[in-house]
Amino acid sequence: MIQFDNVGMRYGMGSEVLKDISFDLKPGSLHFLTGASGAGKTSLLKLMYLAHRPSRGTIRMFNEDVGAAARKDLPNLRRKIGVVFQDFRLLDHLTAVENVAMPLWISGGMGGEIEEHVEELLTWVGLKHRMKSRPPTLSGGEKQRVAIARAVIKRPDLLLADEPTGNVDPAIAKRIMHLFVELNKLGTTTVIATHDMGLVEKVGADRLHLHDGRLHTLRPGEEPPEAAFTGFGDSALDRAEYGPRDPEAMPEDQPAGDIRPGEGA
Ligand SMILES: Nc1ncnc2c1ncn2[C@@H]1O[C@H](COP(=O)(O)OP(=O)(O)OP(=O)(O)O)[C@@H](O)[C@H]1O
Repeated sequence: MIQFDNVGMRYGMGSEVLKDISFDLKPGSLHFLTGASGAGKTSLLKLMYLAHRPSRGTIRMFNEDVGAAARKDLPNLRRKIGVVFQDFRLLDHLTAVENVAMPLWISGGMGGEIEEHVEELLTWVGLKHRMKSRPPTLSGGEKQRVAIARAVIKRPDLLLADEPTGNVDPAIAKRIMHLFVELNKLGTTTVIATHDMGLVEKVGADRLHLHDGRLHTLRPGEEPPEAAFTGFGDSALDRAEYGPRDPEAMPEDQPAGDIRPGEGA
């Protein structure tokens, strides 16, 4: 479904923010995308949404070399993708219902059936009372839920979500995750960028983990390479801070009283 082969990405003339990225996501898989702030999660999602071109390497999606796709072909490819960006990208002059119905209207749907379907989804994400509200009057968490409903309404082939539970309370976060997992079970390939490690552990899916612009694929429970703690190394700094690890190694002329805790306090 998505194959990256030695992909690099840069903004303008800057240095690469993503380097040598290679992976192959199977159709119908669910992956979390993790990494520290600034590690490149949003940038990777932008490549997958075809909103940014790679500076090198090959990207194949939906059996096409999309990295080289003509600009005129991009809207058609993007229609297969549901996306939740951190800035939501809602249309301010439309109500919540109209924003969510938009992908269905674009693909030719109309009538009361759409409205019923949209209302059911907005009720599920806890927005029954905000159906007719426009984005400027909604809170951040409410806008996020409208964006999520819009992303999933058409059961896309691919769902990309950037911090989809970042602005909502735990009960709503659980509902949103339930929605994503159910959609994934119906066949939608799903990539969710998140800092919420509780969520990652609970769902137990594989991770695409970014560190310094490079990608590591992790199985559930596997720690990323940068998590290995090396702080108790035998460096001069450690010895100064904690004292020697082996008491026998203590220099004979060092008075023991200097390092014994509690005495004389
Ligand atoms: N439009 C841009 N122009 C130039 N540099 C950018 C742009 N957007 C992001 N960057 C840089 O690219 C790097 C990766 O940013 P990105 O937003 O992809 O990280 P992230 O992992 O999504 O971070 P966060 O968890 O904070 O959302 C960062 O160093 C960032 O400063």
